[in-house]
Amino acid sequence: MTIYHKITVIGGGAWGTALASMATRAGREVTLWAREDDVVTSINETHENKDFLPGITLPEGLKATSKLADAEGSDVILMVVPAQFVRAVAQDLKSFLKESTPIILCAKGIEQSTGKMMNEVMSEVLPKSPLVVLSGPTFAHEVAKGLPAAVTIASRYQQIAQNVADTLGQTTFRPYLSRDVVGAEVGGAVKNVLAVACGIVAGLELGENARAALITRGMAEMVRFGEARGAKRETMMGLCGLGDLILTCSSTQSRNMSLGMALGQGKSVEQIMMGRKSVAEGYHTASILADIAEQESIDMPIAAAVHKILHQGGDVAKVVEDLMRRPYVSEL
Ligand SMILES: NC(=O)c1ccc[n+]([C@@H]2O[C@H](COP(=O)([O-])OP(=O)(O)OC[C@H]3O[C@@H](n4cnc5c(N)ncnc54)[C@H](O)[C@@H]3O)[C@@H](O)[C@H]2O)c1
Ligand SMILES: O=P(O)(O)OC[C@H](O)CO
Repeated sequence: MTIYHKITVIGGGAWGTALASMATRAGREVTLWAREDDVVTSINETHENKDFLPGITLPEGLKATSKLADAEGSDVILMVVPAQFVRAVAQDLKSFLKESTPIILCAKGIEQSTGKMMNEVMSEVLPKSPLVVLSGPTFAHEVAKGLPAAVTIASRYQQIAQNVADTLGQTTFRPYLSRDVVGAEVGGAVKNVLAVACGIVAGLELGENARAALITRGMAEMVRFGEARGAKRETMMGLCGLGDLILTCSSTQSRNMSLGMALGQGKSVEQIMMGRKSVAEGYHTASILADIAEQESIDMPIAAAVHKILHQGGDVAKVVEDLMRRPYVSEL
């Protein structure tokens, strides 16, 4: 069994902090790189990330740094900055890594400027690095508290995926292996857009029937998009697809669902996004997802509706009504 002992987590938001905490509990030597000096100080001095994961005591062994150079000599890197920043941060990190160092991609989104998934972005910046995707139904607060969760670990390098599972796995964190990198990434990215839609339905108080319909028809959109990109349907039916979709569409713990809820309750996009520190990936992914779907004739009416509300000034009630008015078609 190969264990990666020295781990650097890049990204001191809620998820990076939760993963760093979980890996420290597994007995690994973990350094967490955060962009904000306040976050570094807060973690090192009070064992809490007051900005992004308040109220949770982190293990004393977890050290934070603001220097990317401290990633030098790591056995593995967890990349946990939001999707739109992955390229820039990876460029800055590049000179401190060996080409053989595995990189675990943990962001859930599509690069808005290029339409690329995270593994494609990373392959351009670090073409020789073995890539692994970690994704699944995992609210950061719960993982940080040590509550049980299961994830998909996908890689074209199965031995490395196995090593990652052996490195991070514990009785409260159960990895399942997959070879389907694209399927794992599509699930995590698309579910964020669908969670915004579920939030809108909740905010409008349209009921549980509507939410169940949205989750199911949203799943059909995820599968269509994923298959067009070469993903396997079975992967998207697993933890990183359906599992994460159910979680994110069922709880206001989700930032994406909360964003949708606020829209459904009548707040404007500008009011909601103003001064926001935490990321709602669905906001950024919605527009590029809707564009790709239109360009490639992939039928994704829910994603298009979310895009219309978020980025084209669409009236919430009207957009929902238009969705329901579409011609009746085969379910399959
Ligand atoms: N929070 C969760 O429960 C959770 C769970 C699974 C996956 N994820 C995914 O993890 C990724 C990170 O989310 P999070 O919840 O840790 O973030 P967060 O919302 O808690 O924090 C925002 C992060 O963005 C960073 N940031 C802001 N501007 C930046 C810039 N210009 N360059 C680089 N970084 C910048 C901040 O430093 C901070 O780390 C997202 O893709 C998210 O979908 C989150
Ligand atoms: O809070 P959200 O909506 O970003 O969701 C967090 C995770 O992706 C849930 O798996």
